[in-house]
Amino acid sequence: MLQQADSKLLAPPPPIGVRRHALFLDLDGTLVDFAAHPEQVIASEELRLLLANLSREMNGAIALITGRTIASADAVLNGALIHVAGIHGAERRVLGAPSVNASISAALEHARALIANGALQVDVEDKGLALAFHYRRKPEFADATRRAAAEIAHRHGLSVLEGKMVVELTLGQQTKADAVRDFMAAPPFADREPIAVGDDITDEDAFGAVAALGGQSVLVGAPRETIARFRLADTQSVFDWLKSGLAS
Ligand SMILES: O=P(O)(O)OC[C@H]1O[C@H](O[C@H]2O[C@H](CO)[C@@H](O)[C@H](O)[C@H]2O)[C@H](O)[C@@H](O)[C@@H]1O
Repeated sequence: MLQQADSKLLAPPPPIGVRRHALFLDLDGTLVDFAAHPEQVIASEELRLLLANLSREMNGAIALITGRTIASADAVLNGALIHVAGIHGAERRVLGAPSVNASISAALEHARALIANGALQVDVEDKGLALAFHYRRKPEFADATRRAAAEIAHRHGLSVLEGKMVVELTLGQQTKADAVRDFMAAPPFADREPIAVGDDITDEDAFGAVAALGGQSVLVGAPRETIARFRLADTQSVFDWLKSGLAS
């Protein structure tokens, strides 16, 4: 069992070794700042170039592991990274995972009925293999959203995942840890030391997986309970750390 560290005391991570490390990066809250709606987020050209250049220097050993779909992540980064796992580990570009699921479709219909009668007031993101109920534009509906999500999940045999101003319904089968392990089993990741970087609770799964493989983790954002060994304050600090890796 991993010890939880006090993230107030966590130091910034050591420099990236382009020939030694493999990087597993989260997207929202780690590489890009939050916006009112997921589709409003677009990475800067500077960030896209940095990721593409760093990936080249690292022989491709950078993967994005995001809660978004791969298509949504590609739109944000304009395809700057080839290796992407989507929907918190449920979607892989290489595995050609199915993009729809009957339980999720039924849950979507259920959610639409609740929205139509005013019982649910959220922006719904349909990811095919998961649903996200975003209440960032109406934070006063946080508790009502949690209750509705629990009801829908129970009815359709789904799992509930809490994120930042979002409650997600998932199949509960794969996590970011599975994505890390799968990437690390093959080139160009295998034989490198993994570093996972993320801000959200679902990133703790990736942190646990890299720890088990002898790697390190970096919490992004305000101090909170975490198993990460290192911390960076915000997306700008992540950008600066990645950029210094490129210069190494
Ligand atoms: O694992 P991540 O890459 O961090 O993805 C987590 C979720 O990110 C997105 O939602 C979050 O960002 C939105 C855009 O800034 C914001 O409006 C929302 O409140 C955040 O929760 C994405 O839409 C979700 O699908 C991801 O699961």
